[in-house]
Amino acid sequence: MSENIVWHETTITKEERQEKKGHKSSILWFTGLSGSGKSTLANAVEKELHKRNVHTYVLDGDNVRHGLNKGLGFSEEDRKENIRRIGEVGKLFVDAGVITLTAFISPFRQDRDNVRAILEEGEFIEIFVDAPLATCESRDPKGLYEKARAGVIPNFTGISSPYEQPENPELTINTAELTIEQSVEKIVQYLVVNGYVR
Ligand SMILES: Nc1ncnc2c1ncn2[C@@H]1O[C@H](COP(=O)(O)OS(=O)(=O)O)[C@@H](OP(=O)(O)O)[C@H]1O
Ligand SMILES: Nc1ncnc2c1ncn2[C@@H]1O[C@H](COP(=O)(O)OP(=O)(O)O)[C@@H](O)[C@H]1O
Repeated sequence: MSENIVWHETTITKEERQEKKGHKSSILWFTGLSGSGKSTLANAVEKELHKRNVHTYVLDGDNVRHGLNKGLGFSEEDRKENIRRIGEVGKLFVDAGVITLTAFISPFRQDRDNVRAILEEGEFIEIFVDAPLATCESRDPKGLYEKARAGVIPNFTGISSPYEQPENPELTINTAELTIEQSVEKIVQYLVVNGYVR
């Protein structure tokens, strides 16, 4: 089937879109345990970038699973498909010139590396939101760890399903040590120093 589908080049290029917006586009890929702070940081960084007139969009685990990825569960296979689709959607946003922030546990290294591989050099910024399991569990913002410990939720990341830490992330943010403000500052600085935004 797919051999009958031909790729069309767009008239307006990604570079022209970036030029017009005045900044580069990329994915800030937050990865980490549930409760590590992915959503909190993605939204706080977006707020800061928005203030600086950067075009941004947050793709969040819980929200995407209500729509685009409705029907996918938490088996290894479903998580893989979840991340593959987010990667493809993220790539479209990057083509549109947007700095995209994604907040998914994305526990498997290979799945994250697959997303990196479909993007161009420098477009995938992996941010390891590193907080010890004990910290995440004590935060338990949605009460899910309690349920997972009680055996009510199977395959729960960190408890009964693995989390593979990034080996060479562009950034590591330890949210047990840094405040939200310090974390945002570190991420925005990375974008400024590396020429993504002014
Ligand atoms: N079994 C299991 N394991 C982990 N997480 C679970 C599970 N069941 C439900 N939840 C809730 O779903 C959110 C994680 O979805 P993601 O799409 O980020 O997961 S994954 O990347 O496909 O692994 C996760 O959200 P965050 O807490 O924001 O990470 C949980 O609220
Ligand atoms: N330094 C920090 N960075 C991020 N979140 C923090 C920090 N300290 C405490 N928190 C709290 O931890 C919780 C993290 O939840 P959330 O952002 O939903 O995590 P995740 O998206 O990784 O599941 C929030 O209630 C947040 O207020």
